[in-house]
Amino acid sequence: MAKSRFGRRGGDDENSTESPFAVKKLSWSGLKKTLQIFRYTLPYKTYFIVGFIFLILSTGTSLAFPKLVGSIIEVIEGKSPYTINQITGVLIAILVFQAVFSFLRIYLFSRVSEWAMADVRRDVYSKIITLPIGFLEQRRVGELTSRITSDVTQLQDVLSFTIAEFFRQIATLVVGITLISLTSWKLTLFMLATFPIMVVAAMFFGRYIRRLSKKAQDELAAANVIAEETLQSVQVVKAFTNERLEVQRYRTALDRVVANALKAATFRGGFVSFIIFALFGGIVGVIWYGANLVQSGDLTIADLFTFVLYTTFIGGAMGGLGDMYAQINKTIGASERLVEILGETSEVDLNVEEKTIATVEGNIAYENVQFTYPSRPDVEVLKGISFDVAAGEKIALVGYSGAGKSTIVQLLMRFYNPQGGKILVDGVDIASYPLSALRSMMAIVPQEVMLFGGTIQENIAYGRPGASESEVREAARKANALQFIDSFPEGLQTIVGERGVKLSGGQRQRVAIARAILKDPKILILDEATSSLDAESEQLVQAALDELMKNRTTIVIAHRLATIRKVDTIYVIREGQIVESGSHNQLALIDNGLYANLIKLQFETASLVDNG
Ligand SMILES: Nc1ncnc2c1ncn2[C@@H]1O[C@H](COP(=O)(O)OP(=O)(O)OP(=O)(O)O)[C@@H](O)[C@H]1O
Repeated sequence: MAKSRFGRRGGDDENSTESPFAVKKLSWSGLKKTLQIFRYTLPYKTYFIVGFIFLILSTGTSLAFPKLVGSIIEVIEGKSPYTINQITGVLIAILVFQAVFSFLRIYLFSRVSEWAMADVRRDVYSKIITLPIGFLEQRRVGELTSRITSDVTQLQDVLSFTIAEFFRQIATLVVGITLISLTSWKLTLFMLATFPIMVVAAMFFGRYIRRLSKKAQDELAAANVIAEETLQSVQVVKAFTNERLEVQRYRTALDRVVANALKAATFRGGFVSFIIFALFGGIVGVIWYGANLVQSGDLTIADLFTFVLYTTFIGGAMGGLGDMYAQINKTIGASERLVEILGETSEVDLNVEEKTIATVEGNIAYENVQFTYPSRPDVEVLKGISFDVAAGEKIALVGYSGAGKSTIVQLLMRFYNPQGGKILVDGVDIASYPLSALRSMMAIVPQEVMLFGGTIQENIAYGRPGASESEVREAARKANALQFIDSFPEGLQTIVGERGVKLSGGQRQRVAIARAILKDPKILILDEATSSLDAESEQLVQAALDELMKNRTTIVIAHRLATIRKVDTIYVIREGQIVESGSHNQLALIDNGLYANLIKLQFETASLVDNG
């Protein structure tokens, strides 16, 4: 899996390094995918068509420019029926029209691209967020967000800018060459024989330089990662007094950036001199040959003027088309990645009204459940787990770290599907419930509580969006959270997270408990925090949990054995199997039992801490 991911990420570069045959093949299927994405513009086609008409008009007006400048020279030469003022008047009128047309074209194209790309972003985001966890786990978060950000931006550039430029350049080429060949076919042939060679050479040179600058950018990105990571974990860096080491690491990365950037700069300098030499050289050639034609009476001065102006237009258009090739390749890459994501199968359909199950009792049964994580196919994590929990009963899963406790509950929420056996809720295989209905029966209080940047109220209401303030308050009260919330000047409206108040571990847990209370689920999953709280918070959290567990089927993933004495049954998990089960008193008495050992271990640790 990882291999295909890297293959895809390398997609940008492979066009330039693989054989020409591969480029063609890739582009064809890619082109189809690009068209698929461009269907998003269809709802806005009227704006697009009107914008396109303005594009034609503005291109037409700019192409009339050299012709009119030529006409002014004709007046000077005394070969024109018009006056200088008349022609200048027309020139100014054309400039005004050109300005208005360009404005409308840019505005209309932007409207289409903004709307269409917002639609693409919305669909890609909806798709990503509804994909199964198994899929998301195999990709980096950064990779997924760059689909929504940079890939869509690439398409947006094409829609609002590249299409217009492409048309303008093609029109300039066709109209420009037609007009100059009408003026002087000899000079046109001379120009076409020399000029394009220069332009094409410049184009290739340009591409090579772009590749070099991309390398410099990648190196810079790598250096940024060092800065970002170390600043995020600045406490670790300081605690280990590794500031010097990190500065050194950053400096080495920066050295690489500079080396690459300078290499690119050397070529860029060479490129600019080359461009000046080649393009202007081409124009000098045209002027030289044209001047000879004027001298021999084959061409008028006005026509030579018009000719040279059109030649610069044509040169610009040719150069621009080279750039366009790179743009189109990038767009194809971006579209392919987007179409690929859009083609994945969501686990929930946001367009279908959610069905909730009217009456849930909360009986749970695991029948010989076997499971292997898709990302680690060689390790069987659960090897035939079977147990029953009657509605309202409380059970605890205990065992060493990595035994498979969290995996057992993740399967209940159907974050993954088991490879063997089944899990039943109220006697029905969970695979046959609509996914959102199944998950809406449950609430989880996780080990590491993640709060969203927003108010405390919003964070609690996440359990039941739309809950009123008094309901949120009541849930906070039951979760023993109201006291600390009210101690903040802004109460429930206090902002938490990066730009607000940082809550302590125990406070965050109580917010999560309030969230679960608000959701009012039949089935509750408590993934106990591994880090222990101080005695007072511990008591507050435990009391809140006791309140929450009332009348709900509860599965506790227990790390601290002291808290689970009250549960009905304890299941001891070792290497994906249940090795012991029973009440605390029964299990504690088993000679050399795993549970008895765990208790001994915790007891020893606790007394060590006490004595220390
Ligand atoms: N998303 C995943 N992908 C691949 N392997 C995983 C994944 N999550 C867990 N594992 C592996 O599955 C095994 C069981 O993990 P699990 O998290 O269920 O253990 P646990 O008993 O809950 O541990 P802890 O008490 O430390 O939370 C471990 O070996 C772990 O490395």
